[in-house]
Amino acid sequence: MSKDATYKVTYFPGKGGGEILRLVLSAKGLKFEDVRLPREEWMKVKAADGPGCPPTKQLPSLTVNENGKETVLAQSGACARFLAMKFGFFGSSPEEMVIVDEAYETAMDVQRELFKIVFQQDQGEKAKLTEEFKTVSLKRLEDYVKNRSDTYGQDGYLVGKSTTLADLQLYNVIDQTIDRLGADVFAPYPELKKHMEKVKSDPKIAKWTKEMPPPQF
Ligand SMILES: N[C@@H](CCC(=O)N[C@@H](CS)C(=O)NCC(=O)O)C(=O)O
Repeated sequence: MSKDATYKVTYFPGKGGGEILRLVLSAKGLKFEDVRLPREEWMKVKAADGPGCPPTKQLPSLTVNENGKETVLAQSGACARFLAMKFGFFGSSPEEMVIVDEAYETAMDVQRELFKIVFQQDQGEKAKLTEEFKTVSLKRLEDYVKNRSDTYGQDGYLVGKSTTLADLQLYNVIDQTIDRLGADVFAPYPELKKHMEKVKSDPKIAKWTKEMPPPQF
């Protein structure tokens, strides 16, 4: 990695799918360009399909400038893994890496379920999905975190003895759940609460949570 690589995260003015990239860069302590496009501006970028437009024509995107070359990457998972590999947040053996990746996907499943609730217009269906989410999805996540941190983690980390993408993505989904459903939903889940506190206690993450622009949705 060249010393002068620079990074730009482009997303909408909320956490959503862009936040994991902001978290990984913040956990490394890197300054990055944090572009938050209002939807109308994004529609213009997409219609123009110019050099800065991601190849999938969806956000988030990660723009990397390294050795004089600019690359625009898409797909939040691919971008998050790329940054995690570069910065040493992806485990130190294939056996650790697969658990980091497993945790990432497990957290993503919960995030998708959360956003099904958020976008559900039918109030009856929304209440039903919320109940299932609180009793089934979060319970599954609680059991998962206990299993993996007991087996693979040390000192409160999910895998190994330092921060990985697994910790950051679990934190991200818990944090976004609190934003949408409130902190009380975690009352029955001590492992998730403990994990959240562990990640938040990292000074670089604490700095980011303090300095980030307030999400607009
Ligand atoms: N699998 C993609 C999904 C990307 C995606 O669905 N992006 C949505 C916002 S979360 C988007 O760009 N919507 C606006 C559009 O399609 O124009 C990822 O994880 O990055």
